[in-house]
Amino acid sequence: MTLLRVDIKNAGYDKEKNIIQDIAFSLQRGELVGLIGPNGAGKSTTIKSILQLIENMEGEISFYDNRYSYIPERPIFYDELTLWEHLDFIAAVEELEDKAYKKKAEELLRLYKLLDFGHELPTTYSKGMQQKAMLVLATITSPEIYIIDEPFIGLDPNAMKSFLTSIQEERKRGVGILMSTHVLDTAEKVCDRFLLVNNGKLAASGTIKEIRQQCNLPEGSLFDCFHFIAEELEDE
Ligand SMILES: Nc1ncnc2c1ncn2[C@@H]1O[C@H](COP(=O)(O)OP(=O)(O)OP(=O)(O)O)[C@@H](O)[C@H]1O
Repeated sequence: MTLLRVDIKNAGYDKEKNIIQDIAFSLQRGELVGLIGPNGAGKSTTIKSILQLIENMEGEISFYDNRYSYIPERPIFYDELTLWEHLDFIAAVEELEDKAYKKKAEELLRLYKLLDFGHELPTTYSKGMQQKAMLVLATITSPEIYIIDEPFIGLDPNAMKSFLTSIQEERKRGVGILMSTHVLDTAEKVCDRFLLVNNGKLAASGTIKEIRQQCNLPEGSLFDCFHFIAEELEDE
């Protein structure tokens, strides 16, 4: 079952200048799709277009379930709320059942080793702790779709493992995840499909096998394919 369908004709920050063109794909139930590409390729712009945060966008975005969580590249918190107060706030807005939500919140805080810091202000956390706190806040509502902009940078190996465990659990629930990342070896291991963006366009897409075929690199890793695509376009 399709959870999200994206058909972006073009989008940009300025009416006169398109940053991305012709990016079309869908996200199925239980699927983890990796959005890959060099710095400035247009990954965040694609995500912002999906979230309708870009004014100059031509195309169509269809969410088949409106319960989605967006995890931005840079964590954002309310200055004066502790992590538990953030959680309480979300629970109130989403009308989550009190006992079940508190149990789930405790499990997540334990998973991400934040239980001892729950009554502190996330704005005073380290970068990795802030990222983990964002993951807790995104997961607490049990969304059907996650849109995650670069989750790995800043996470220590334990936190990385916790994150991967958590998303595997969520996938069993049928959740669909679109995740942009530069950590290609991990992406290659965990993602079902990939979207390789370069120069604002979809340069290749599909399973690693399909991407290898498109790049004519039958034994290539995702890293090799990424370089092939980035260099090929540079030579044009
Ligand atoms: N708010 C903005 N206003 C104007 N141009 C922007 C804005 N944000 C991004 N851009 C431009 O859009 C292009 C694509 O940027 P984008 O942030 O989508 O890349 P990215 O693939 O996410 O890169 P990175 O891997 O570095 O995060 C870049 O040329 C960038 O300068």
